[in-house]
This record gives sequence, C-alpha cells and structure tokens, in this order.
Amino acid sequence: MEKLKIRGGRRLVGEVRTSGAKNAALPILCASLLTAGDLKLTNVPDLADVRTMLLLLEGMGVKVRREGHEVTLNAGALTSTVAPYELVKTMRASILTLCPLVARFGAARVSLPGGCAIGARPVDQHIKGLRALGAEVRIDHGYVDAQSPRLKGARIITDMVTVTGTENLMMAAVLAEGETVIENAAREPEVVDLANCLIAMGAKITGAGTPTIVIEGVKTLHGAEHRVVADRIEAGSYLCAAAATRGDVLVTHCVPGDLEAVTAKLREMGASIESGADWLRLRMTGRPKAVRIRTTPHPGFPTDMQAQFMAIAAIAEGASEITETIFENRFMHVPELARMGAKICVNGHTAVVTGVEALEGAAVMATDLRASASLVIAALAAQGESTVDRLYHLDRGYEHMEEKLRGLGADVERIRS
Ligand SMILES: CC(=O)N[C@H]1[C@@H](OP(=O)(O)OP(=O)(O)OC[C@H]2O[C@@H](n3ccc(=O)[nH]c3=O)[C@H](O)[C@@H]2O)O[C@H](CO)[C@@H](O)[C@@H]1O
Ligand SMILES: C=C(OP(=O)(O)O)C(=O)O
Repeated sequence: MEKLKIRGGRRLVGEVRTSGAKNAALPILCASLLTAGDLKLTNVPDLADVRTMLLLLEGMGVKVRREGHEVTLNAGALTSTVAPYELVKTMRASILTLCPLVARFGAARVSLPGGCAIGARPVDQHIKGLRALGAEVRIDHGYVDAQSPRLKGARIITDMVTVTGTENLMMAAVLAEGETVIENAAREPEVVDLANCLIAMGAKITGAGTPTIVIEGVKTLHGAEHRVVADRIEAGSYLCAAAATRGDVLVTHCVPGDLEAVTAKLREMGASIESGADWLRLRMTGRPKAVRIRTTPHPGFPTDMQAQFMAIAAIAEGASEITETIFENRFMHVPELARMGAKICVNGHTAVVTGVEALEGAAVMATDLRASASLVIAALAAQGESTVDRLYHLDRGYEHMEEKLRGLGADVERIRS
C-alpha cells in the first residue's frame, strides 16, 4: 500500500505545469470507437484511469500505440463490444463506451457502474437518451444490453445536467440518421473538447458549450488528430495548495477562462491572481478569509473543487458555508479533515467550516479522488507530519502529484507500508 508522507508548513513557491484533463481524455479515448481510422491524441495525461480505459479498449480489439503523452488508437477491427464489470467497477467512465459502440457496431454490452463513494450516480439518462435514438436497451444481469441497426436522430431533454450523459449521447448522435437535439446539455469544457475532437473526425455538431447541442448525423467518421484540453481541476487544485500555504505559484499550460468560478472564490478568500493567455499566478499573503460556496454545473462552481476549498476554509478567518448540490455523499473528507483539527459541522448538503489558526499533521485516509487532493492540501498547510493513505484514489486523476509539489518546494514523498 502506498502513502504520501508530507511535512507541512512550507510556502509553495514556483511554477507548475498543468496536464491534460482526465475528464476530457476519457470520453475522447472512447471516441476512437466511432471510426476505422487512426485517432491520434496528444497531451493525454499519464493516469491510472487513462491506463484502465486503454486496457478496456484493447480488450475490445482497439489497437493502441502510446509514447509519453501521445496515444494513437485504431478501432478498425473490433473483437468484442463488451465492457466487463471487472474494469467498469474500477472506473465508472467506462460507461462512455456504450453509445459509440451502439452507434458504429449496432450492439453493446456494458456493465452498469453501480454507486461509488460520492453518490449513487445512476446512468438512467444515458439509457433514456439512447432509447429515444431508437436503440433497444435492457438491463441484463447487471449489464446494459443495447442493440440498434442504425440510430435515428431525436430531440432529447435530459432530466438534469449530466456531463458523461451529454458526452455519451453526443457520441451516439454523430452517426445517427438525421438531426439530434440535446436540450439541458452539460456545458463543461470537457464536453466542448470532446465535440471539437468529434468535429475534427468529421462530425457535424453545433452548440457545444451551450445548453442546446445540435448534431446532424453522418454515415462515417474518419481519423483525426486532437490535443486534449488542460485539466482545470488539476490547475485549480494547485491554486488551492498555493492559497492554503500562503504561497506564490504560477500555474502554466492551463485555460484561465475555464477556471473563472474557482479564481473568483480564491480572490474572495484574499488571493491576488494575475492571468495570461494560458497561465494563472496566485499569491496569498495573509490568512485566507471565509467564503460561501455552492456547487453547480459549469459555469458555476465545480463539485470537483469542493473538497479542495474545504481544506482552505478549515484555516480561514471566520466561518465558511459550503453546499454540495451535485452528489449526495461528497463530504467524506470531513471526518478526515477533523482528524487534523478542522472544525466542520455538516447539516444535510451544507458544511459549516469554522476556520482554525492552524491544522495539525495526522494520519488520514483518502476516500475518493478529490477528497485525496483536499487532504494533501490540508497536510501541506498543517504543522508537523501527515500521511495520506489510499493513494490509488489520487493516482486516478493527478499526474505525478508529488513530483509537481516537490517542484514547488513541498516536503512530500511516496512511501510504501
Ligand atoms: C469522468 C467525468 O467526466 N466525471 C465527471 C462527471 O461525472 P458524471 O458525468 O458521472 O456526473 P453527472 O454530471 O452525470 O452527474 C450529475 C448528477 O446527475 C445525476 N445523474 C447523472 C446521470 C444520470 O443518468 N442520472 C443521474 O441521476 C448524478 O447522480 C449526479 O447527481 O461530471 C461530474 C459533475 O461535474 C464530475 O464530478 C465528474 O468528475
Ligand atoms: C468524480 C470524479 O471522477 P469520476 O467521475 O471518474 O469518478 C472526479 O474527477 O472528481
């Protein structure tokens, strides 16, 4: 079992480069199933989830060539259209193979992901949308079994804003006959990045990044090259680490426009932030100030940044109020932060965080991906030594985090126990 050992109390100072986005890379890797041509991707992050997705695709017969951050995929000759439970249970984004498989091959059998630490996370909207496009879908022994000779365009209104739901349905519609309109679509930058990749493959899509996406189906898609967008959540996590340690950090290779809700809250907390075309510099001199945060779909404050902000709120001056509206169980980091001396009171979907002067290092355990980042940030700011256990959560979504943190002057090492 690997852990991070962190001796806290050092200001983070320096420059850190943002990697490609996990949540853009995963759907885009699945888009390779939509063409017999080569899909060449650059800026693909080296993450456990990316490796799992490549394993899943290779298991279906997709040819994968990977050199550093460059991955070329070819789904010219598939041997299977099944996504097995063993892989899906480790990474729920595997559900993103469902729609491309049905769209191009007319059939798919994809394990239901089931719930996870942060919530029940059903995929009913993916299924409802696929049925609206004419597929026959049934649930069979824990699998989604879908069949359709050729999907037919339709108007789909999702019951809630769903990111992977929008992405899956967009990948179904690109090869469907006629026009599809997705209403109440997710506007996340990762949806836009997938749309841009699909457009480069010959898809006809307008409106990505707005609540109405219109797709005119085409008969086939061709190979293409695409660069995966920067990871706004990773960039935001380093900004939070800088704010919590009263540091001075330049985050490069990011898209500042994708982080506006995050930088606005950091400014409210007292940070001074400058930005350029692809960089953000955060300086924090005094103790952070308390804030009110409510997670909402993009362009609102992202749920994937809630835990990291709670770590700053834990040492802020005053009481912060943090409301989680997207996932019903995304406060798992609260009891772990409390082990470090944080004062947090949870009432339903809202956590009231009364800032303390300083946190104390402690042994803590990660419960999910962003909870891990929150604990790392808290440990960097805390007095004394901490260990963060269950690193596999962190490794799903942060590329070489301890190296990047060391580059900013943090005292952090990966240990085995
Ligand atoms: C791989 C990936 O991109 N993951 C992101 C994606 O997850 P993911 O796409 O799974 O999250 P969704 O946007 O679908 O979920 C939003 C809400 O809708 C609910 N829901 C969703 C689909 C559905 O069919 N039925 C349903 O009830 C979910 O339980 C949740 O309460 O968006 C989340 C919200 O920004 C982020 O936290 C995740 O990091
Ligand atoms: C919740 C997340 O990812 P996933 O949807 O892959 O579980 C995340 O990236 O914070």
